[in-house]
Amino acid sequence: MGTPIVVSAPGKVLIAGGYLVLDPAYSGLVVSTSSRFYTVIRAETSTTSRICVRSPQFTNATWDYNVSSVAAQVTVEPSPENASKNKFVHLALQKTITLAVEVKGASSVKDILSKGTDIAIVGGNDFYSQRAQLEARNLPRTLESLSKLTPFAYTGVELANVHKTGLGSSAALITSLVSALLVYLQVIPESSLTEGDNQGRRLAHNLAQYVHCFAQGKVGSGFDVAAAVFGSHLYTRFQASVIQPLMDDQVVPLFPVISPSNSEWNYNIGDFKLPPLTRMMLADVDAGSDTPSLVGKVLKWRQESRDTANALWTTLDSLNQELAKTLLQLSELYSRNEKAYIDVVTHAASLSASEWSTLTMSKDPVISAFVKVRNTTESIRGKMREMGTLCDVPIEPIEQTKLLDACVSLPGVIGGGVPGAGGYDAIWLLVFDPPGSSEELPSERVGGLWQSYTELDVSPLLASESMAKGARIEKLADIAGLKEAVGSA
Ligand SMILES: Nc1ncnc2c1ncn2[C@@H]1O[C@H](COP(=O)(O)OP(=O)(O)O)[C@@H](O)[C@H]1O
Ligand SMILES: C[C@@](O)(CCOP(=O)(O)OP(=O)(O)O)CC(=O)O
Repeated sequence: MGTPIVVSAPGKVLIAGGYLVLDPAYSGLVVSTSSRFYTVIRAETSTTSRICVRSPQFTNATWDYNVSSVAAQVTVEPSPENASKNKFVHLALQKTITLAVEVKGASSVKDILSKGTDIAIVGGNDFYSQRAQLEARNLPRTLESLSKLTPFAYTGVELANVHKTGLGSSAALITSLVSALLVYLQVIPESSLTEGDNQGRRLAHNLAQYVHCFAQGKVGSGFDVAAAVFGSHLYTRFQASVIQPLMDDQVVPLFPVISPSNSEWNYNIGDFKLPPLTRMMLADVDAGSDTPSLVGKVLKWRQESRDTANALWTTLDSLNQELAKTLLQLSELYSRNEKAYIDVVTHAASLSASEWSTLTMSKDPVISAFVKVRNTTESIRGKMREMGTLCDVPIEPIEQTKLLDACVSLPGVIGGGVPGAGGYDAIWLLVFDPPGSSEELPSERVGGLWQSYTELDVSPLLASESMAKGARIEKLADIAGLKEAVGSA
């Protein structure tokens, strides 16, 4: 058996721009997470072109597919013996193979698939709640305990019953699977996923967006797939009409629509990353909310109260843009004068935001920029709460307001908010992460607060920002626990 193709894709956190990002007139700030989905593809040595897809973290999660062809039409059919269905996986296989046949020709694709294919898919523990695993091992809900869990741990349940944490498992799964298949079927070279923005990566993006929309039965904003493909960025959505011709499953060629040269793909991936020596922290607050129903109510309010909504969205958008600009500016200030930047971070890390002005360097551009990040995140929270009240939707419900207020008043916490659509789902924070500090780190202070917090059931996630830009080729042996998790074919 040859070397497997391994492709990973990160999860996402929409730190600003929830709801607005659904409209191409506005943008969203999306951070990709160090927690990733991995797809491992290996050729088998059988005599049939069967494709076996396995998700070893779940029970009853092996899906066999038979590949058949009539002339240039290749069809992927789930085996009747499968214990469960997986629409997302099935569509990813069918659409990617169809596209590969269009681009490379049926004989090339049939040849690659002729001896059978084994595909294993796993997601980092952060994608699924680890509350039960921690309880079973009598471990407190801390980052330290999470780091002790087996990577890609077995969840003990069927996929349909797993408790998701909101990092965008289906988008990361589809992106890693579609991208790995495109490489395996030689539609794009491996370099597409080792280098930054390029045509191969864009092809993977367009196809993953289409498959994800098709599997979900609706065209969302797509920020989650864009983060899985490109990493952290400032996202402006594509117009839904680009994939409309393919949404009703009419048999039309995919490539003319999916191709990166189709100018109707008008999404924009703007530069964005979190500043050096800061750390994003995430916690799941376990109450959960139904994003589509929140979205429905907010959009209905926008229809009915056009003027109020447009005024609010214009203000929110300028705050979101300000936040993106200031965070980026901090990276620039770091590269211009590393020492001055490190000094600010080291000092401010032990002070609450109200004390930052007492720093001798308070007029410093770095401290001013952090003050602006703080004020802007607080204003965004205020406007999101206002929108929630106007639409009667719990975007930042009072319980989360209390939790966030307690977090952002801790020394070393820069700001935070509710990610994405909000609701009783999760919170994000940005904290200082000073180098070589002997004092308690801001992340440890936050961890302590979360552990002792009683009004909400707060459970931390291990993820921080992914520094690697989006989907990428991996080596099986380089990822701790991956070889063991995917087992042998
Ligand atoms: N680890 C996995 N292995 C295989 N399929 C998965 C896995 N995780 C998610 N999926 C697929 O994604 C679907 C979940 O989609 P959805 O509930 O929309 O998730 P999300 O809220 O993460 O977008 C599942 O029904 C399944 O088809
Ligand atoms: C409202 C939104 O703009 C953002 C929702 O972001 P979430 O991160 O809350 O999404 P889920 O993954 O569905 O939980 C809808 C969208 O952009 O599609």
